[in-house]
Amino acid sequence: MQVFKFGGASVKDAPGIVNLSEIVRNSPDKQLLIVVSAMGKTTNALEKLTRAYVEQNDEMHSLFDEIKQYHYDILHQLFEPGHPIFDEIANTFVEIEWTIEDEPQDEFDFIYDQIVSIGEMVSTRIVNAYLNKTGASSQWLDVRGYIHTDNTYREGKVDWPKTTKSIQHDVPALLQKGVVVTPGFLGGTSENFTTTLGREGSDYTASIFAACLNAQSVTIWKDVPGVLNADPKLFTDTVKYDQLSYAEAIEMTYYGASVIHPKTIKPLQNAKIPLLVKPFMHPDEPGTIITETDFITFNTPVIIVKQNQVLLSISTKDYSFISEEHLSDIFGLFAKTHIKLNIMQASAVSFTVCFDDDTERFEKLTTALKQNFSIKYNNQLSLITVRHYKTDLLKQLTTDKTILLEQISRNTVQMVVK
Ligand SMILES: Nc1ncnc2c1ncn2[C@@H]1O[C@H](COP(=O)(O)OP(=O)(O)O)[C@@H](O)[C@H]1O
Ligand SMILES: N[C@@H](CC(=O)OP(=O)(O)O)C(=O)O
Repeated sequence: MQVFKFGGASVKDAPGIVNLSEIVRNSPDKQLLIVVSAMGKTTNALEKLTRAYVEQNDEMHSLFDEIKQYHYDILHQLFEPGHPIFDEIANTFVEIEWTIEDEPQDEFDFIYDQIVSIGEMVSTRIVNAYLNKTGASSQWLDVRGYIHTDNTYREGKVDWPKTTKSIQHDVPALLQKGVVVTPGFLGGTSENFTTTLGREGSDYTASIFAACLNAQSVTIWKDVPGVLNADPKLFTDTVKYDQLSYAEAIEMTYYGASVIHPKTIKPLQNAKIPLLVKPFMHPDEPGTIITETDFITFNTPVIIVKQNQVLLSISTKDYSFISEEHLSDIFGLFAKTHIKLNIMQASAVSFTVCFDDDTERFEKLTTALKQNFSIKYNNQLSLITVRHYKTDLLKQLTTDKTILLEQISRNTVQMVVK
């Protein structure tokens, strides 16, 4: 069996869903588990709705109407009026209606997961119904009963033994009957609440199913020809890698190459399952294959740009040395607020870190830090990472920019720039 993952870009409109169904129909392997993300930019829209609801901003009703309208427009292009999918989708959206009717009582992260998860719940039901309409025998699987997580909302930690047992118990038999469509990005707690696995986590969902089912391969279908040396939205003249090692892919995604979620590779590497990154508009092209392979020479440096970064410097209030005890307290606060450090640097009297900006998490962190430390920060920065770098390229990348922090190792350069 194989696992296919279709991200938001591949299902952003009705032709995208028709294209997905053709890729599925043309697949020589009929035992397919299909992981699908929310359509287009729905997750961003649902995040906005969550914030508006938590702030009790009147905008929330118009934001919700826009999300519904976008999905109903797609439904009308794919199905005749009266098809049962219309009621199914209406019933799924009702869950948000019920939530936003009442004033918010719970923690932000919990509310976020209950609302944002609806994106994948509707997209997968639509894809499943369309596959059935076009003659594929497709079944919808509620991933929340199979990927078991703890209750770290917005960053659910997978309980692997329980998840493996559930998936192995039911999914092979379902695959005997046809394709299985399931939401990416979501998990469920032991109390049956919905969790999410972290933004862009559907790739990870595909990798979890593949590892548990010992799949032949995982294919993630993208709007790019494969893994490139840089994001084509930011750079021209990008070069595609035909082949990458798991190790290089782990490094690239760790530093922020957003084409693959960083947690995706490890389970596949452990189970020796190849990961293919292929263009959904040209399914016959080979894309990039990621496997266990010997060292590949990199003639083209890998450039990774992470935008919307914060650079935060932490000092003791009396400007005494930053001791190990201080660092232990500081790291504890980062762990508690679920902020991942992209780069860190210590001096005698300060500790400087760079991380992704996230309003709620940043506020929690700085409120806690200010009790014992002084802080200074800059935001709206970029973190540029270059692997297998060449000096002239670094100059080119930083022309007209101010470098606020730089770290250089044998293979990798990282620069925080304004
Ligand atoms: N090294 C890279 N190679 C290819 N694409 C990249 C790379 N780095 C960033 N990207 C971006 O990743 C995008 C595809 O990922 P993403 O937007 O998450 O797709 P989806 O949501 O459909 O899964 C591309 O459109 C491209 O802009
Ligand atoms: N919809 C979620 C999960 C995901 O993985 O999406 P995509 O495959 O479109 O990156 C998000 O946008 O974060």
